[in-house]
Amino acid sequence: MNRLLEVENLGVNFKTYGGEVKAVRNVSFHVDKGEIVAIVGESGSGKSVTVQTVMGLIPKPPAIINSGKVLFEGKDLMTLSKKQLKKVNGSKMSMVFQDPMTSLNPTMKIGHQIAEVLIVHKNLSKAEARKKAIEMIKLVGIPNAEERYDQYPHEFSGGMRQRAMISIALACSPELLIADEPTTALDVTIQAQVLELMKDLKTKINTAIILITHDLGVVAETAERVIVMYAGMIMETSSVDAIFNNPKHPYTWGLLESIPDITTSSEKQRLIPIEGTPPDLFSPPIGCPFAPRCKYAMEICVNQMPPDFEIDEGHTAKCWLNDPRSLGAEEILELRGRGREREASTN
Ligand SMILES: Nc1ncnc2c1ncn2[C@@H]1O[C@H](COP(=O)(O)OP(=O)(O)OP(=O)(O)O)[C@@H](O)[C@H]1O
Repeated sequence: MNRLLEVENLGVNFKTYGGEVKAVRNVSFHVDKGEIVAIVGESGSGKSVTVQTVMGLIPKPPAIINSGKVLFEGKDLMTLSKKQLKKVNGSKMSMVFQDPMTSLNPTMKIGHQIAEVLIVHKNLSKAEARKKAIEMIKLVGIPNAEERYDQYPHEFSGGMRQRAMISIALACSPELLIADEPTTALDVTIQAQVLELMKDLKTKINTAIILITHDLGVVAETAERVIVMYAGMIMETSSVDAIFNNPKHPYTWGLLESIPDITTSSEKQRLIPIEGTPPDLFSPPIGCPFAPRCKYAMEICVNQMPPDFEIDEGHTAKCWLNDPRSLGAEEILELRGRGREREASTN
């Protein structure tokens, strides 16, 4: 059996003074052993809340998990005690955050922070943990590993700190690494190196990775499958290839149009942001949450939540355009294509 993680019908709300924020609604997805799955979506779409719930890191309260199961190697993590969950976190699952400065301990040597994980989770002696920690520092491509072992986080550059975080997260060879915007704070060249490193580690130690990003460019470079989230729901999911070559949701089209095209000259390069703002999650619309921003919205989109239409094996899109009774995403896609060609010829 290849299945590592299975999230079923997850629903998470936040209790606030203004009411309950419906942050994650009916979210179901899976991750197989050794695969890289990206979760993409604009800010506030529920990416972080979803993975923090998977890791058992969501603070309750204010969060309320009102539905769902999180099965890891077939075991429901929601039924584990805090102690049991702590054992899984760090040894079988671990997380890399956007800003390593907030998760690294500034007063502790980098090497000790890696060794500590190994002592706690793998019962290694101090000497064994030091040896393994140095190996990990080398594995993530930090030069002069022995010297670096004894340095503090502030002596590392941003990219090196992110590598150090990855080495802590990977110290116990977890089955699953969750990386929440791991490259956002880094400059473009370092970003590319860190992504390359993650891909490389995946092949070397067969760790599955959930990569959270709002950048489809990063997805194209790194992931095998994609989950597109909006307003706490999954709008489309498919292989990376299908998301770029056969996307079936107008929200995905919008995300694709907002990727800078580095192949065109800077004059022509245009970012087309998705117009409008996401819905109020205190009382989300009864229909498709993207309908108010969607150029192709029909009456049914406003009145009725679309089901997940199966486009192909492993490819679903929550959009009424894929209903056989509608004009159809295919035709609309073609019209969009023609519109773009016309635009290009008049430029
Ligand atoms: N502690 C909290 N209290 C109230 N609402 C919260 C809390 N944490 C998250 N939310 C809300 O849950 C929704 C989903 O947030 P989440 O952080 O998962 O989005 P995201 O897609 O990860 O965005 P970003 O890319 O900005 O991190 C948002 O509307 C957010 O305001």
